Order: sequence, then structure tokens, then C-alpha cells
Amino acid sequence: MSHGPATPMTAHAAGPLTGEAHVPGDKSISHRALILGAMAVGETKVKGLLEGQDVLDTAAAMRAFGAQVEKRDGTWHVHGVGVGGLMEPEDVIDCGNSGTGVRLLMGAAATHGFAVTYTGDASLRSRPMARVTDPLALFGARAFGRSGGRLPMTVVGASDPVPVRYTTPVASAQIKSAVLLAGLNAPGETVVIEREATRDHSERMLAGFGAEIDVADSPEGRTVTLVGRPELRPQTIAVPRDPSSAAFPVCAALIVPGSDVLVPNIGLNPTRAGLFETLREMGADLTYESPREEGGEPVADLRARFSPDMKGVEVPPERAASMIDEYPILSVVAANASGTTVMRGVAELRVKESDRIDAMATGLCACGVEVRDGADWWEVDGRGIGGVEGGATVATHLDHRIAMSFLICGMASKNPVTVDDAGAIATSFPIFGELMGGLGAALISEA
Ligand SMILES: O=C(O)C1=C[C@@H](OP(=O)(O)O)[C@@H](O)[C@H](O)C1
Ligand SMILES: C=C(OP(=O)(O)O)C(=O)O
Repeated sequence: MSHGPATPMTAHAAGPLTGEAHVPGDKSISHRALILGAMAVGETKVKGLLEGQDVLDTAAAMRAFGAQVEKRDGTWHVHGVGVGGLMEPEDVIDCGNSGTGVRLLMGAAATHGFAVTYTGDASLRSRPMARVTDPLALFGARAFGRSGGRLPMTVVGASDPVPVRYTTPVASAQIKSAVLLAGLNAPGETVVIEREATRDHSERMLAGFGAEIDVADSPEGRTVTLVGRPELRPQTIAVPRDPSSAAFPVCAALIVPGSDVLVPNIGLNPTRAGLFETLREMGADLTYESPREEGGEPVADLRARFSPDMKGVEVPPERAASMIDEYPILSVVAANASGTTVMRGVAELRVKESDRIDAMATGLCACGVEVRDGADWWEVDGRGIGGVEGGATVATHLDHRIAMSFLICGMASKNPVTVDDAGAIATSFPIFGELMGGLGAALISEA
């Protein structure tokens, strides 16, 4: 993805937010549907795929690896090449802004006997890749990148891979998934152990595609065992809507006076639902309507109503993995609650698209909110509903979640909030502006 000129955007307070918010498909599931579809034998159909830039970059990558990927009549069709059948790309694989894209692709290709060079935008080139290339080395792959294990990086895949047993050093579904995808083309059992459970979409989808995969909880943690070299059967996948995107209209409704918003059909996989649990603990008027199961994932319709009496809470560190991408928007809700919200065990926030603790702390301080932080914790002093001053222009550092969080902040603050660049929002939530405008938000783009 090439990033054009910066497009500032400003959010002003307006009337209540009302109506239905149809957020796009889940980003994590969309990446996996394309990658596993490309490694199955035959045609996988995907409905509701997120057409955000991160996922479009993964679609282009799968074509470069030899799969056919195209959209026809509103459905994405992936004609796979089978496990072990990926082909050497003719050019560098550019994953744009996407950590998930590059790390999962590195895994999938690492047990094929050819070299692949990966790159990305300035944000992705600053993110650590050794967390993935270290376990891939155990399969026999070798990585050569910039200092600090950064992109651009070439990974020479193992031509005679061996299966691996690996305990992830940090809670990360990307590391776990990279190892499992590499394990697909290694003979025998690949085992990944995680001390804290992270999102389990790879495990669910691998089982759906017919792989032999077992998940067991033990005192060591969660142990995932995958039998290598399966024949993956093509699937028809309905991607649930993304809870991480739903978080934005939900949180906006909670803090904009008079709001009442329904966000239908949201994936509520427990490994993703930590934000909603936290909001309810804070006293949010947030209900799950018609809970049901779709395509192997639990879903419900979320209803969020203005909640003037929310209180700060201490978010337990063991909940971090289930809401890792939602801390930026939680901090905006915390600023509109009373009392202090404390978030611990969140060092991973410092290695996302930006250092999210630093980006939010700096922007919230500019909006008149007091924030304190350390290496793996931060706390936000609430100013109550309508108590945030705003009136600042904040830097988003190519980070979609920082941009969306500050725009929501501006919908509830005394003065407008401007983000220096809203461009990155298209990586995960391309219809964000349109959708929030449809609910009644006042967003002005300076593009
Ligand atoms: O596996 C995934 O789809 C993701 C895992 C998380 O990253 P980590 O694995 O680095 O925690 C999350 O932040 C990212 O948005 C999506
Ligand atoms: C961290 C995120 O994504 P990724 O790691 O795929 O760039 C995110 O979407 O918040």
C-alpha cells in the first residue's frame, strides 16, 4: 500500500448517535480465510470479507504465492494450491500496514523451499519480526533483515522442514498462528503452547478446513497440537463482523448524550470480547441481543445506550489479550467516566502500528486529560461526561486505531478534536466516516 498525502479529519460534538451500525467483516478472520483458502485444494468462497487495505494486501500476496483470488458477485473466491503448493513470488511481498498479514505469511511460506522478501509501510518496517522468525528458524527457515529484526526481510524457507514444539514468549495470536501455518507443511506434530489464551481463529478455521488439530488446557497453558501435511478441504466461510471495529460506534454511543445504537451481528468469541466485559464493569448500558452461533463463531447484536454514570475500573492483566486492540478506545471512554481507569500488563501496546500508550497519552494530555504511564501500564483520570476539553490536533503515527479513537473523543469533548491523518483508518474500517456520519456524528475531512 502506498500512503498518499496526509488527510486530516476533525470531529465535532453534534446531536445523539442513533440507528444501526453495520460494521465490516472481522480483520483477523479475513486474513486467515484468504491464507487457508490458498492452502486448500479447490475453491473456497468467502462472504463478508473485510475489504480493508490490510486484507487486500494479503489477497495480493496470496496471488503472488500462486493462488487465484478474485471477487465475483459479492463473494470472494480463492482457488487454493494445497498445503506445500505455494510458489515462489516474483517480487517483494508488500504487506502495507499489517502485522497480521506479514507475520502469518512468513509462517505459511517458511516451510516451502524458496526465499521471500517482505516489506511494508513505515509503521510496519518499525515493528519487531524476530518474535516470528525465531520460532520459524526451528523449522529450518533462515531470516535476513534489517537491524533489530525489522523489515525489509528475506526469509529462506526450509526445504526439509522438521516439526516444532514452541512456547510463545509473549501473548500473541500472530506468533501462534505463524508457527501453526508453518507446521502445516512440516511432517509430524507441531505444538504451540501459550501461557495466556489469545484469539483462536486460526485453530477454529484449521479445524473447519479439515486439519487434525487439538487444543488442551494444562498447567503449562493452552497447548495446540497440529498434525502436519493435511489435505485442506475448501470451505464456504461467512466472516462475522469485527468486534474491534464495533468498539468504535459502541463506545461513541456510550459517551455522546442521548445516543442509542444497535451494532448487529458482532463476533463475540471470548478471546476477543474483553472490552465489552470491561465496559459493563464500568457501568455501561451495553446489552447482547439474540446471542447465536454463525460459522463456528459466537455472535450477537450489541445495543449501546448513552451511559452518563460510568466509573473507572482496574482492568485485570489476564484480560489484556482478549482486548489488546481496544485499549486506545477504552482510554477515551475512561476519560469520560469518573475516577481512574488502570490498565496493566499491556507492554504489547508499545509494539503495535504505533506505541499506542505513548500516542494516546500524548493526545489525551493535549485534550486536557491526565494520563500516567510506565513500561507495561498506564492509567487515565476520568473527567466525567462532557468533561474532556479537546481542542487539540493529535498525531496518529499511521495507526488506524489511534485515529478512530481520537475522532470518537472529539464527538464527546467540549471542543473539536483533529487527527493529523485519517488515511490509516482504511486499513481496517474503510467505511468508518460514512458509518459514523450515518449515526449522526459530525466528521469533517480536510482531504
Ligand atoms: O492474530 C491476529 O489476527 C491479531 C493478533 C493481535 O496481535 P498480536 O498477535 O501481536 O498480539 C492483534 O493485535 C492484531 O490486530 C490481530
Ligand atoms: C494491531 C493491529 O493490527 P496488525 O498487528 O495486524 O497490524 C490492529 O489492527 O490493531
